[in-house]
Amino acid sequence: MAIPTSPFAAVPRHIGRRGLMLVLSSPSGAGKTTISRRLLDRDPGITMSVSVTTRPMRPGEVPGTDYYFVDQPEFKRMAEGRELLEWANVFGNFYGTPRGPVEGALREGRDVLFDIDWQGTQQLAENARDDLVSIFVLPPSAAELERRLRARAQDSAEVIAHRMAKASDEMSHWAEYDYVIVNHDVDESVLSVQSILRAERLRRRRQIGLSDYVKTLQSGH
Ligand SMILES: Nc1nc2c(ncn2[C@@H]2O[C@H](COP(=O)(O)OP(=O)(O)O)[C@@H](O)[C@H]2O)c(=O)[nH]1
Ligand SMILES: Nc1ncnc2c1ncn2[C@@H]1O[C@H](COP(=O)(O)OP(=O)(O)O)[C@@H](O)[C@H]1O
Repeated sequence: MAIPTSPFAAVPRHIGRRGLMLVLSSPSGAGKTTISRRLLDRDPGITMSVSVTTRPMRPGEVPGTDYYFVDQPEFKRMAEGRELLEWANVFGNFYGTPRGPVEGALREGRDVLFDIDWQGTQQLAENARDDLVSIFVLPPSAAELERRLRARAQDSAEVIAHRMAKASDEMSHWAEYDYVIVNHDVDESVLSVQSILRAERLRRRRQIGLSDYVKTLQSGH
Protein backbone atom coordinates (compact mmCIF):
# COMPACT_ATOMS: atom_id res chain seq x y z
CA MET A 1 0.00 0.00 0.00
CA ALA A 2 1.34 3.43 -0.90
CA ILE A 3 1.74 5.56 2.21
CA PRO A 4 -0.24 8.78 1.81
CA THR A 5 1.74 11.93 2.41
CA SER A 6 0.39 14.38 4.91
CA PRO A 7 -1.31 17.56 3.70
CA PHE A 8 -0.57 19.03 7.12
CA ALA A 9 2.70 20.91 7.58
CA ALA A 10 3.27 19.99 11.26
CA VAL A 11 3.62 16.30 10.38
CA PRO A 12 7.04 15.55 8.80
CA ARG A 13 6.47 15.02 5.08
CA HIS A 14 7.75 11.44 4.98
CA ILE A 15 5.31 10.35 7.68
CA GLY A 16 1.96 9.39 6.21
CA ARG A 17 -1.35 9.90 7.91
CA ARG A 18 -4.70 8.20 7.72
CA GLY A 19 -7.47 10.76 7.26
CA LEU A 20 -10.02 11.40 10.00
CA MET A 21 -13.77 11.95 9.95
CA LEU A 22 -14.72 15.29 11.55
CA VAL A 23 -18.40 15.48 12.44
CA LEU A 24 -20.24 18.71 13.26
CA SER A 25 -23.75 18.32 14.69
CA SER A 26 -26.10 20.89 16.21
CA PRO A 27 -29.74 21.81 16.45
CA SER A 28 -30.82 23.31 13.13
CA GLY A 29 -29.83 26.99 12.96
CA ALA A 30 -26.96 26.90 15.50
CA GLY A 31 -24.47 27.61 12.71
CA LYS A 32 -22.76 24.39 11.61
CA THR A 33 -23.15 25.09 7.87
CA THR A 34 -21.58 28.54 8.34
CA ILE A 35 -18.69 27.14 10.39
CA SER A 36 -18.15 24.29 7.90
CA ARG A 37 -17.95 26.65 4.90
CA ARG A 38 -15.33 28.85 6.59
CA LEU A 39 -13.29 25.84 7.67
CA LEU A 40 -13.30 24.44 4.11
CA ASP A 41 -12.10 27.82 2.78
CA ARG A 42 -9.22 27.94 5.26
CA ASP A 43 -8.05 24.33 5.23
CA PRO A 44 -7.16 22.59 1.95
CA GLY A 45 -6.60 19.27 3.79
CA ILE A 46 -10.28 18.68 4.47
CA THR A 47 -13.12 17.94 2.07
CA MET A 48 -16.86 17.99 2.70
CA SER A 49 -18.90 14.83 2.53
CA VAL A 50 -21.90 15.64 0.32
CA SER A 51 -25.01 13.80 1.56
CA VAL A 52 -27.97 12.50 -0.38
CA THR A 53 -31.37 13.70 0.80
CA THR A 54 -35.05 13.41 -0.07
CA ARG A 55 -35.80 16.91 1.31
CA PRO A 56 -36.78 19.64 -1.19
CA MET A 57 -33.99 21.93 -2.38
CA ARG A 58 -33.85 25.35 -0.66
CA PRO A 59 -33.41 28.59 -2.62
CA GLY A 60 -29.71 29.08 -3.29
CA GLU A 61 -28.73 25.44 -2.80
CA VAL A 62 -26.62 23.80 -5.50
CA PRO A 63 -27.22 20.10 -6.30
CA GLY A 64 -24.01 18.08 -5.92
CA THR A 65 -22.46 20.79 -3.71
CA ASP A 66 -24.94 21.18 -0.84
CA TYR A 67 -26.69 17.82 -1.29
CA TYR A 68 -27.49 15.27 -3.94
CA PHE A 69 -31.28 15.58 -4.14
CA VAL A 70 -32.94 12.21 -4.78
CA ASP A 71 -36.44 10.76 -4.55
CA GLN A 72 -37.48 8.14 -1.98
CA PRO A 73 -37.15 5.08 -4.28
CA GLU A 74 -33.59 6.11 -5.21
CA PHE A 75 -32.69 6.69 -1.54
CA LYS A 76 -34.11 3.28 -0.62
CA ARG A 77 -32.12 1.64 -3.41
CA MET A 78 -28.88 3.26 -2.15
CA ALA A 79 -29.54 2.30 1.49
CA GLU A 80 -30.38 -1.31 0.62
CA GLY A 81 -27.39 -1.56 -1.72
CA ARG A 82 -25.05 -0.61 1.14
CA GLU A 83 -24.01 2.50 -0.78
CA LEU A 84 -24.51 4.63 2.35
CA LEU A 85 -22.09 4.73 5.27
CA GLU A 86 -24.93 5.84 7.54
CA TRP A 87 -28.42 7.23 7.07
CA ALA A 88 -31.29 8.63 9.12
CA ASN A 89 -34.75 10.13 8.99
CA VAL A 90 -34.50 13.77 10.16
CA PHE A 91 -37.58 16.05 10.27
CA GLY A 92 -39.46 13.50 8.11
CA ASN A 93 -36.87 13.48 5.31
CA PHE A 94 -34.14 10.93 4.63
CA TYR A 95 -30.46 11.88 4.71
CA GLY A 96 -27.43 9.65 4.11
CA THR A 97 -23.68 9.67 3.50
CA PRO A 98 -22.42 8.08 0.25
CA ARG A 99 -19.76 5.53 1.22
CA GLY A 100 -17.33 5.62 -1.77
CA PRO A 101 -15.96 9.19 -1.58
CA VAL A 102 -15.38 8.96 2.20
CA GLU A 103 -13.50 5.67 2.13
CA GLY A 104 -11.37 6.88 -0.81
CA ALA A 105 -10.45 10.15 0.94
CA LEU A 106 -9.49 8.47 4.24
CA ARG A 107 -7.25 5.98 2.45
CA GLU A 108 -5.47 8.83 0.68
CA GLY A 109 -4.84 10.61 3.99
CA ARG A 110 -7.41 13.35 3.44
CA ASP A 111 -9.81 14.40 6.21
CA VAL A 112 -13.55 14.48 5.66
CA LEU A 113 -16.02 16.92 7.22
CA PHE A 114 -19.59 15.77 7.93
CA ASP A 115 -22.67 17.85 8.73
CA ILE A 116 -24.85 15.02 10.06
CA ASP A 117 -27.20 14.52 12.99
CA TRP A 118 -26.76 12.48 16.20
CA GLN A 119 -28.24 9.33 14.64
CA GLY A 120 -25.63 9.33 11.87
CA THR A 121 -22.86 10.14 14.37
CA GLN A 122 -23.87 7.13 16.49
CA GLN A 123 -23.64 4.88 13.42
CA LEU A 124 -20.16 6.19 12.55
CA ALA A 125 -19.08 5.72 16.19
CA GLU A 126 -20.21 2.08 16.06
CA ASN A 127 -18.48 1.33 12.75
CA ALA A 128 -15.40 3.58 12.68
CA ARG A 129 -14.67 4.92 16.19
CA ASP A 130 -10.91 5.28 15.58
CA ASP A 131 -11.41 7.52 12.58
CA LEU A 132 -14.10 9.69 14.19
CA VAL A 133 -13.76 13.11 15.85
CA SER A 134 -17.13 14.59 16.79
CA ILE A 135 -18.06 18.16 17.73
CA PHE A 136 -21.44 19.38 18.98
CA VAL A 137 -22.30 23.04 18.29
CA LEU A 138 -24.66 24.80 20.72
CA PRO A 139 -26.36 28.20 20.23
CA PRO A 140 -25.72 30.99 22.78
CA SER A 141 -29.43 30.92 23.80
CA ALA A 142 -32.81 29.56 22.68
CA ALA A 143 -33.89 33.06 21.61
CA GLU A 144 -30.76 33.46 19.46
CA LEU A 145 -31.37 30.03 17.90
CA GLU A 146 -34.86 31.13 16.85
CA ARG A 147 -33.51 34.46 15.56
CA ARG A 148 -30.94 32.61 13.40
CA LEU A 149 -33.54 30.25 12.00
CA ARG A 150 -35.68 33.24 11.01
CA ALA A 151 -32.69 35.22 9.71
CA ARG A 152 -31.83 32.42 7.33
CA ALA A 153 -35.28 33.01 5.78
CA GLN A 154 -35.17 29.78 3.83
CA ASP A 155 -37.94 27.86 5.56
CA SER A 156 -41.64 28.53 6.14
CA ALA A 157 -42.93 29.59 9.60
CA GLU A 158 -44.26 26.08 10.04
CA VAL A 159 -40.90 24.46 9.29
CA ILE A 160 -39.14 26.91 11.66
CA ALA A 161 -41.58 26.06 14.49
CA HIS A 162 -40.98 22.35 13.86
CA ARG A 163 -37.19 22.81 13.95
CA MET A 164 -37.39 24.81 17.22
CA ALA A 165 -39.51 22.03 18.73
CA LYS A 166 -36.92 19.44 17.65
CA ALA A 167 -33.94 21.48 18.93
CA SER A 168 -34.39 20.23 22.49
CA ASP A 169 -34.31 16.57 21.32
CA GLU A 170 -31.21 17.17 19.21
CA MET A 171 -29.42 19.00 22.07
CA SER A 172 -30.10 16.12 24.45
CA HIS A 173 -27.33 14.22 22.61
CA TRP A 174 -24.54 16.72 23.37
CA ALA A 175 -22.79 14.37 25.82
CA GLU A 176 -22.23 11.72 23.12
CA TYR A 177 -19.73 14.04 21.37
CA ASP A 178 -15.96 14.40 21.89
CA TYR A 179 -16.07 18.24 21.93
CA VAL A 180 -18.70 20.96 22.51
CA ILE A 181 -18.53 24.51 21.12
CA VAL A 182 -20.94 27.36 21.94
CA ASN A 183 -21.22 29.35 18.69
CA HIS A 184 -21.23 32.98 19.91
CA ASP A 185 -18.91 34.31 17.24
CA VAL A 186 -18.30 32.52 13.93
CA ASP A 187 -14.56 33.35 13.74
CA GLU A 188 -13.98 32.11 17.31
CA SER A 189 -15.90 28.92 16.57
CA VAL A 190 -13.92 28.26 13.38
CA LEU A 191 -10.67 28.79 15.34
CA SER A 192 -11.85 26.26 17.91
CA VAL A 193 -12.61 23.70 15.21
CA GLN A 194 -9.22 24.35 13.60
CA SER A 195 -7.50 23.79 16.97
CA ILE A 196 -9.31 20.50 17.48
CA LEU A 197 -8.40 19.38 13.98
CA ARG A 198 -4.75 20.32 14.44
CA ALA A 199 -4.45 18.33 17.66
CA GLU A 200 -6.38 15.32 16.38
CA ARG A 201 -4.16 15.13 13.27
CA LEU A 202 -1.16 14.73 15.57
CA ARG A 203 -2.58 11.72 17.42
CA ARG A 204 0.04 9.01 17.43
CA ARG A 205 -2.25 6.36 15.96
CA ARG A 206 -3.03 8.51 12.94
CA GLN A 207 0.62 8.94 11.93
CA ILE A 208 1.83 6.10 9.75
CA GLY A 209 5.56 5.22 9.81
CA LEU A 210 6.44 6.97 13.07
CA SER A 211 8.44 4.06 14.50
CA ASP A 212 10.59 3.84 11.33
CA TYR A 213 11.05 7.60 11.49
CA VAL A 214 12.25 7.46 15.10
CA LYS A 215 14.58 4.54 14.29
CA THR A 216 16.12 6.63 11.52
CA LEU A 217 16.63 9.49 13.97
CA GLN A 218 18.15 7.13 16.54
CA SER A 219 20.60 5.78 13.99
CA GLY A 220 21.83 9.33 13.53
CA HIS A 221 20.47 9.91 10.01
N1 LIG B 1 -27.58 11.20 9.64
C1 LIG B 1 -27.45 12.16 8.72
N2 LIG B 1 -27.87 13.40 8.98
C2 LIG B 1 -27.70 14.34 8.02
C3 LIG B 1 -27.08 14.07 6.78
N3 LIG B 1 -27.04 15.21 6.04
C4 LIG B 1 -27.61 16.16 6.81
N4 LIG B 1 -28.02 15.66 8.00
C5 LIG B 1 -28.66 16.36 9.13
O1 LIG B 1 -30.01 16.63 8.81
C6 LIG B 1 -30.43 17.78 9.52
C7 LIG B 1 -31.21 18.70 8.61
O2 LIG B 1 -30.35 19.21 7.62
P1 LIG B 1 -30.83 20.37 6.64
O3 LIG B 1 -32.18 20.00 6.10
O4 LIG B 1 -29.77 20.68 5.67
O5 LIG B 1 -31.05 21.58 7.60
P2 LIG B 1 -30.05 22.34 8.62
O6 LIG B 1 -30.41 21.84 9.97
O7 LIG B 1 -30.38 23.74 8.39
O8 LIG B 1 -28.63 21.98 8.24
C8 LIG B 1 -29.18 18.40 10.13
O9 LIG B 1 -29.14 18.05 11.51
C9 LIG B 1 -28.06 17.73 9.38
O10 LIG B 1 -26.90 17.63 10.19
C10 LIG B 1 -26.62 12.73 6.54
O11 LIG B 1 -26.06 12.38 5.50
N5 LIG B 1 -26.84 11.83 7.54
N1 LIG C 1 -22.07 32.98 15.38
C1 LIG C 1 -23.10 33.46 14.67
N2 LIG C 1 -23.58 34.67 14.95
C2 LIG C 1 -24.65 35.17 14.26
N3 LIG C 1 -25.29 34.52 13.25
C3 LIG C 1 -24.84 33.28 12.92
C4 LIG C 1 -23.73 32.69 13.61
N4 LIG C 1 -23.51 31.48 13.06
C5 LIG C 1 -24.43 31.31 12.09
N5 LIG C 1 -25.23 32.40 12.00
C6 LIG C 1 -26.39 32.61 11.10
O1 LIG C 1 -27.46 31.78 11.58
C7 LIG C 1 -28.19 31.20 10.50
C8 LIG C 1 -28.17 29.67 10.63
O2 LIG C 1 -26.84 29.22 10.39
P1 LIG C 1 -26.52 27.86 9.61
O3 LIG C 1 -25.04 27.81 9.47
O4 LIG C 1 -27.36 27.77 8.37
O5 LIG C 1 -27.02 26.79 10.70
P2 LIG C 1 -27.16 25.19 10.67
O6 LIG C 1 -26.34 24.69 9.52
O7 LIG C 1 -26.66 24.73 12.00
O8 LIG C 1 -28.63 24.92 10.49
C9 LIG C 1 -27.55 31.72 9.20
O9 LIG C 1 -28.32 32.84 8.75
C10 LIG C 1 -26.16 32.16 9.65
O10 LIG C 1 -25.65 33.20 8.87
